[in-house]
Amino acid sequence: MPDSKKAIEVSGLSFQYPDTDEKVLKNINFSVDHGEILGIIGPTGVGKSTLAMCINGLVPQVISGELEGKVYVKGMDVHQGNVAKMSEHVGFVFQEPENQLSQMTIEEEVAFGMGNLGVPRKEMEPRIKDALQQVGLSGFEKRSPLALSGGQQQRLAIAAVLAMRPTILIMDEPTSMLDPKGKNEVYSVLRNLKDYGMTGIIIDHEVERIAEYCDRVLVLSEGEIQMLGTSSEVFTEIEKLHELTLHAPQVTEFLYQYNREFDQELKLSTKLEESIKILESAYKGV
Ligand SMILES: Nc1ncnc2c1ncn2[C@@H]1O[C@H](COP(=O)(O)OP(=O)(O)OP(=O)(O)O)[C@@H](O)[C@H]1O
Repeated sequence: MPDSKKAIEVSGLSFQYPDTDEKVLKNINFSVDHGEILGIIGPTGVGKSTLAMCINGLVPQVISGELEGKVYVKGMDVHQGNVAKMSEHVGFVFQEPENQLSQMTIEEEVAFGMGNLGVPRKEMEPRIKDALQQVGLSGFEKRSPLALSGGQQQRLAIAAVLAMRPTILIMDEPTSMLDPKGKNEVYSVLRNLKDYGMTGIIIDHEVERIAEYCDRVLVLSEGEIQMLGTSSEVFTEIEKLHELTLHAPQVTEFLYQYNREFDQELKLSTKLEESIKILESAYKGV
């Protein structure tokens, strides 16, 4: 039985694409609490996007394959419902902003997904206003989406999803095509959404930002969960991350290298004075 207190519950999930030799996901088990932001990291091609698509039902309903196990969103069995129905609950933002935009004006863009859900015209207006406000694009209604910067386009893609009023937002590498300013813009929207109580899953290679913005981090490799814990639990397991060809945020990596070098020297030194000198030089470096 699903736990209705959880926003997302994944249980015994395995998946294999047709015409492939191996399962891309192997017995995945985890849950996400309401209002929690989970970061998913892992090397390239290990199944992160496939896992995200299992959570909104795109896999296996649109992208077919052999699926075992269960995914529940707010207690509903995702694979029993249809994808259109799930999009009322789970919003999905993809990597490339311009591929998600198709309308002439920004307000039409935000209205588009709502139109597909059958939201009445009258109800659309306040929703457009709210959604653009949440992503900091109020006043841009009549402009063309193509006139926006990459970061603004991705914020618009998020607004279009928010207008459908999902309670869960999944973002698959939403910042990989953006410059540092655009990345900051998208992550600050994520922080706002968290304040509104939105549940989120964000897949990204940006470990600095994952560490800062996510409550917990799931590390996926070879289709299996390798680590799952708070940012500080996961990112202090530096040797394990390195084994998986991943790394921790720069500052953690730096301190790890320092500790390793100076621990060794401290062990060799027997005198207090010598130890103090070693520590002093370490701190100067930092
Ligand atoms: N439609 C498909 N048919 C067959 N194999 C697929 C299909 N889509 C993805 N794959 C394969 O499944 C594996 C996992 O892909 P997936 O996109 O889920 O990984 P990922 O971790 O998100 O990768 P990335 O970090 O590059 O986005 C890859 O080997 C990929 O080539």
